[in-house]
Amino acid sequence: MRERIIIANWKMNGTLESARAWIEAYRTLPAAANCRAVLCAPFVYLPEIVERLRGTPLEVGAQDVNENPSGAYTGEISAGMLADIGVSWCIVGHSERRRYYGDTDNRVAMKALAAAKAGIRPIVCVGETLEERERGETQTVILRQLNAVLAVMMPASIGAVAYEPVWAIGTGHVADPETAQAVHASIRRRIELVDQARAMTLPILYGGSVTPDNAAGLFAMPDIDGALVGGASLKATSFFAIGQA
Ligand SMILES: O=C[C@H](O)COP(=O)(O)O
Repeated sequence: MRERIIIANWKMNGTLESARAWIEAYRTLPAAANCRAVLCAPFVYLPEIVERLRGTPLEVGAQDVNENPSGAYTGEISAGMLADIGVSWCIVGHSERRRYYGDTDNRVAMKALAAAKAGIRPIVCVGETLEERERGETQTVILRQLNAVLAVMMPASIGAVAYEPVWAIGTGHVADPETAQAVHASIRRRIELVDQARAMTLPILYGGSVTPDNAAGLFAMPDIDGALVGGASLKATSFFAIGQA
């Protein structure tokens, strides 16, 4: 049976105080059964969060990473630095990074590779815009984004793939389960061409307006193995409820 994972992505939200309160609230909840949980917080809060979550089942991730090992890249954070403080997951290629910060398919691939080399599991995000979907380009876009990563690393080194249709992110317009399932199945088929065994175990997560109310319908699909959750992860209780689903 494939691993189930839910990942909280706080994006650029919260304060030190709200981060501490979230962790305290989450720790009072029972451990989620059969579901791995990861918290991707802003860089500056990561060291404290790692310390506070030590010994708990909640794992810690970053929201981005630089593709270079070190050097004159002012303001950037390397995968080695993340590994140093005990971060074990890292989102790469989130559509907000692609859109606002110019992350190309190739740079996303190099970021995923840098993370994997440092022992961090990359969560590779792929997803089409509304215009691309309307032009019937969903498959082309997803495969182009995925192929860039597969050109530099083996699927065994990818921690998870997250399908996040850009039109569903933060809009309240969640993809219907069948629509998401079709894309997830095509992602798995692409992985199969490279590594059949890994295709069976690779978690493929859905992201985009996931809430406690719509999560169960998505998770009932055979190729949807969990969720990358933005807005609904800002409350510990609603993130937990998604895990229960
Ligand atoms: O990383 C999370 C996704 O961008 C989804 O965000 P959302 O749940 O607020 O739509």
